[in-house]
Amino acid sequence: MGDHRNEAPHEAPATATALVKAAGIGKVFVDDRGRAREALGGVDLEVPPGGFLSIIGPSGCGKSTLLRIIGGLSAATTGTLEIDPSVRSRIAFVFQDHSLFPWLRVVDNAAFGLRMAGIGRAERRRRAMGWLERLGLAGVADAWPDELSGGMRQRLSLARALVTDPALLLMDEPLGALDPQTRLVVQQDLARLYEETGVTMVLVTHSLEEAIWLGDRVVAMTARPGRIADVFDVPLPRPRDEAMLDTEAFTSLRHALWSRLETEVRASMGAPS
Ligand SMILES: Nc1ncnc2c1ncn2[C@@H]1O[C@H](COP(=O)(O)OP(=O)(O)OP(=O)(O)O)[C@@H](O)[C@H]1O
Repeated sequence: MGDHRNEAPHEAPATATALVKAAGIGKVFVDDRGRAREALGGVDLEVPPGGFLSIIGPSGCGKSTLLRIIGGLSAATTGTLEIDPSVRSRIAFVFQDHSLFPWLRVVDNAAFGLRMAGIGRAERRRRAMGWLERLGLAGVADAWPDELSGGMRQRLSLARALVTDPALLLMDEPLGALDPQTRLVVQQDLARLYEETGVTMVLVTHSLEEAIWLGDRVVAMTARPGRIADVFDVPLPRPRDEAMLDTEAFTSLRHALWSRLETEVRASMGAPS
């Protein structure tokens, strides 16, 4: 199967305050035998500057596809995508599988984006070390990625993305492969990084708790073909802390979100894959 790019959407600079404005974004994949699969069925979404947007939805509803389209890694089949010109060249990604380079030491993995930008070796190392220190990885700067735990590798992925000074950080299930305790710790790291840097972040996750606890706003998607089912504002103050998981505000939002999602999850389980 491959991208169906015949009707690439009109791409124009965003005129309003949103960093990204997606209107009616549709995506159809066509396989080798010409069979079409509609992944996205018309997504309308705005990413406000400085916000933390969580995206949640049933498996296979098109979350990753949407994130890839926003980040310019894939073209939409239909719809309009407006991206603020100041953001276009400053988008960074973090994926679940780390995508680290096993042949580069930790510090050189962290500095990779700077090397691509043509920044000199000493300056690369200085900036990369700054982020490694913030993420508690300075002590393993000269280790190889294979020598790190899963949590450390995912922190390194965050460092590698943030060292490039992105305006928009797109994350696709970045914590999905971590054990529950490590996941909690890296969630805290991520909340702190967001609160300290103010970088606009978009997170795709399967975890309701993670979506709420990290986000300012949670977007719930329908079963495939994905559309926006509902948008929930998160009424928790910042900085976020663990105790908020036990608050009435958190549990009632979790309940409302699951009430909306359950139908979609059931629909996706009943649909052919
Ligand atoms: N490159 C591709 N070629 C063909 N079909 C694809 C491709 N990428 C995704 N799809 C299909 O599009 C649909 C949406 O996939 P996508 O990975 O975006 O969903 P998702 O919500 O991120 O899934 P999950 O929650 O399981 O990670 C799925 O049916 C998937 O099989």
